[in-house]
This record gives sequence, C-alpha cells and structure tokens, in this order.
Amino acid sequence: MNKNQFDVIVVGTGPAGSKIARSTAKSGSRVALIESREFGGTCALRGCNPKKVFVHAASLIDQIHRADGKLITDHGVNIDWQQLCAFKNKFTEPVAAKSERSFQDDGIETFHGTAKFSDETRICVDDLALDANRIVIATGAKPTPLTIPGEEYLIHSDEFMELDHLGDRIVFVGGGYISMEFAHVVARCGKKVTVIDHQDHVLTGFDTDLVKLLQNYSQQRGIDFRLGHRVVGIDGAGNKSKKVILEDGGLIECDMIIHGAGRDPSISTLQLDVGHVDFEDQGIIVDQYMRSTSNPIVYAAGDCAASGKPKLTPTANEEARIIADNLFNNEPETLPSYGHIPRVAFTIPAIAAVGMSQEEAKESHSEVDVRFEETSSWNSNRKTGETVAGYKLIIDKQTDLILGAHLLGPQAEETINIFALAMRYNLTATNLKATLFAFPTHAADIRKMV
Ligand SMILES: Cc1cc2nc3c(=O)[nH]c(=O)nc-3n(C[C@H](O)[C@H](O)[C@H](O)COP(=O)(O)OP(=O)(O)OC[C@H]3O[C@@H](n4cnc5c(N)ncnc54)[C@H](O)[C@@H]3O)c2cc1C
Ligand SMILES: NC(=O)c1ccc[n+]([C@@H]2O[C@H](COP(=O)([O-])OP(=O)(O)OC[C@H]3O[C@@H](n4cnc5c(N)ncnc54)[C@H](O)[C@@H]3O)[C@@H](O)[C@H]2O)c1
Repeated sequence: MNKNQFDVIVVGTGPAGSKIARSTAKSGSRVALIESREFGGTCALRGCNPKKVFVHAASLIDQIHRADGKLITDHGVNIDWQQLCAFKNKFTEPVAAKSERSFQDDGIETFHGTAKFSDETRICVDDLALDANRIVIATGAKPTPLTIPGEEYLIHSDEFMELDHLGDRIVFVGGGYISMEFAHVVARCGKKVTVIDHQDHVLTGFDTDLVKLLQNYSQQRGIDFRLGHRVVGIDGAGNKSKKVILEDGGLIECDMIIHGAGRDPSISTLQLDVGHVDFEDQGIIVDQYMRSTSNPIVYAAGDCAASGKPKLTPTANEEARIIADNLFNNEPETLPSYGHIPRVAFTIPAIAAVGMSQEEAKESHSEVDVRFEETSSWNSNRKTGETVAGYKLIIDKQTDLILGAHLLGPQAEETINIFALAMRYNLTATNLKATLFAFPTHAADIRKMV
C-alpha cells in the first residue's frame, strides 16, 4: 500500500476525532490523525476540564463566604490567580504529548498542521498529500467574529485561561455559557464584572424563571448586567483603560473585555468546496449517520457538524460512536441514540436542564403539569448557606413521563443526570417518587419535586 494511502483520515483531536481514530484503529484500519494545534482538543486543553479548575476555586471561595459566621470564621481567603493558573496547567500541560503518544501506541499515524481538501478523497497537510477511503472532519468550533472596530482587543476563552493577571474591571460580551461561567469566577476574585447581551436575558436555552433567579443572585454577587445592548465597537487605543461601545452610544470603561458571544464551526480553512462537502452556518451538512450529504466518503462529528444538537462534549462523543460503528457499512446499522442531552452552565451555583422547556412541552403536548418552586429554604440548600435554588419540572399528565427537568442550586450539575437517566429509560414521575435515594443528599430532594 502507498504510504500516504489510508483507510481513514481523521481531522481534529478533540473528543470526536480522538474517539473515531481510536475505534477505527482498534478494528484494524490504517488511520491518519491530523491536528493543527496541540493534540487533545478544546475540551481537555481549553474548555470543559481546565474551566472546571477555575470554577472549583471560585466555588471554594463562595462556600467560605457563605459559611462565614455560621459554620466557620473567615479570616480572609482569596484566589491567587497565578497559583491557580499554575495548578490548572498541571492538568493541561501533559495532555498534548501524552495523547499523541497514546494515539501512536494504538497504531495511529499522527500529523501536525492545518488540513484542507485538495480533491474529494485527498487531504493536504502543508505540502503532504494524504488519500483515504473515508475522511472524518472533527475540527470543532472557534469564537464567532464580531466584525466590529477594535475586535482585536477582545480576549478569547483560550487566552482568558492563560492570563497572568486579571484587570480590576472586566466586561464580558455575550451572556451565554462562557461569559456566565467566567463572570462567576472573576466575581469571586473580587473584580468588578459587567455582562452585556443584546438579548433581554442571559443563558438562552435554560429555564427563564430559574435564569431570573440566577441573574438576581449574580447581581448580589457583584455581576452587573447590561441587557438589550449590542456591542458595536471597542476603543482600546492609547492608555490601559478600554471602552466598550454600545449601539445606543453608551460606553463602558474597563480593563479587560472577554469574548463570550458564541462559537462558529471551525471549517473555514478546510477548503470544503474543493472536497465537494456542503456546509451552512451551523457546520458541515450531514445525515443522521453524520455522513456528508454531498460527498459520501466524508463524515463530520462534534462542534463542526450541523447535526442540530447542542454543541457539547457528550454530543461529540455520541456522534463519534455513530461514525465509528457505521464508517465502512454501506447500510448503516448503528442508529444515533442521543437520549436527552443534559446541559449545565457551571455558574456558582450551577444551572442545569434536560429535555423540553415549558414552552416546547406546551406546544407538543395537550396536558402538561408544570411545577416550579424556589427552594432555597429547603433544608438541603439552607445547610450549605446557599440563598438561591429552584427547580422546574414538566410532566406529561397523560403518561406521567418527565418531559423536562430544570434545576438551579447546589449540585444541580450532578442531580440533573438522574433526570437524564429517568427520561432516557421512560421512568415516570411516580417511579422516581418510589425510589429511595440516600439521605441527606440533593438527589433525595427529587422525591419532593415529583
Ligand atoms: C471555554 C469552554 C468551555 C466549555 N465547557 C464545556 C463543558 O463544561 N461541558 C461540555 O459538554 N462542553 C463544553 N465546551 C464545549 C466542548 O469543549 C466542545 O463541545 C467539544 O470540545 C467539541 O469537541 P470536538 O471534538 O467537536 O472539537 P474540539 O474539541 O474543538 O477539537 C477540534 C480540534 O480540531 C483541530 N482543528 C481545527 N481545524 C483543523 C484543521 N483544519 N486541521 C487540523 N486540525 C484542526 C483543533 O485545533 C481542535 O484541537 C466548552 C467549550 C469552551 C470553549
Ligand atoms: N458548560 C458548558 O457546557 C459550556 C461552557 C462553555 C461553552 N460551551 C459551548 O461553547 C459555546 C459557545 O459559548 P458562548 O458562551 O460563547 O456562546 P453562547 O451561544 O452560549 O452565548 C452567546 C451569547 O452572546 C450574545 N451575543 C452575541 N453577539 C453579541 C453582541 N455583539 N453583543 C452582545 N451580545 C452578543 C448572544 O445573545 C448569546 O446570549 C456554547 O454554545 C456551548 O456549546 C459549553
């Protein structure tokens, strides 16, 4: 076999690309794996995992402040940003070398560089041309360009986690996952924080009643919101201080401006048109088996694929499984099985959701029972000193099945998984009520909710 001819070329080493490369190599295929940055992808190096280190530090500070004068006496604790970054680096720094070595141990041939199509079955990495029977694109996402004057002053999430110091006044553009998570972190570092969003709410996709509770609480924790405002420019010239320019002419003076205004599929460098691979704003157009609708040897998974699913790591993992199982089957056998993908924004406390919103459930079901309650007075929450918590459950009255579960409060990020499991396996609200959960735990509160 020609040394540049492969069974499979995989582009990208995040959760999607890694899983596909490993599974196909284990089943005997000759696999090439290409990465333009460090091996390991966003989740491990610049996303979920390192982010959680910062959130953990901030939630420790939060716990101490909440417990002060009740459980403990706080003689002053604070986050040392440089020390925290150094600790985070202990997790991220070994990833690139370790993951590349382990791919090679699995018999995968690794390549460094930016991949692009040079025809329908060929990928080029710089001057090297690689051919394959199957090509899998798993190139992830990158921050959405705002195309505003002064855009170069924006700090992206990757850079945020590498900063050697924080400014005193920090503005976040956008009020989605990235901004809300990092805003909660830097607020616990004692910084003055402003979140701007052009919508009239933050955290689209989470329950609006719980988001309101979280937003009020965030304000008490020092986060200022400027909603219904579009950022149209940044004046960063001259001295240290910068100005964020709003559409109505308003100005917000600050020291740092963080981009949290969405991410786009990272496909612009791939020359997809040369490979006859169709795409749209949400990414590469695929069928339910993640196969390109225009070039049948090409597949796409994860954040770069227009699958219509939330762009999260569990989605990337499931799409990788679908591809790995079906890659060489002309008649695909493995059906996608996303279940209900839980979503969590790791604010402090976290907000979580699985399944339908109240509006979606009312549109698609004739009789729904919506239970919404603020639960900060519940013992489980009060014991932690937390002053914000709540849930919303949406239950189909005809079948007793849970259509949607929405949580805010301590350990919401864990408890939501029980609802995901119940919904996936069609457990009813009555089934959950009949289940004995360990006590005292936040999961035990589920019996009070259903
Ligand atoms: C700050 C942040 C926090 C997040 N937190 C969470 C979380 O808590 N939970 C969660 O579920 N999700 C989270 N996400 C989203 C999650 O990281 C992504 O959904 C997931 O990484 C997608 O995996 P992927 O394999 O599709 O792409 P990625 O992990 O992005 O990997 C794609 C890889 O492809 C490479 N690449 C791109 N173009 C090319 C090219 N032309 N040639 C070669 N290589 C290329 C990239 O360098 C990258 O390494 C977070 C994202 C960010 C940015
Ligand atoms: N915990 C998690 O699972 C997690 C954490 C971080 C990121 N992510 C993933 O990364 C993606 C990107 O995160 P994100 O927070 O950047 O995007 P997002 O889509 O969650 O939120 C972007 C926000 O920016 C606002 N916006 C856009 N342009 C604006 C402008 N010019 N002025 C003011 N507001 C503007 C939008 O209205 C929206 O509310 C997420 O959608 C998610 O897929 C997930």
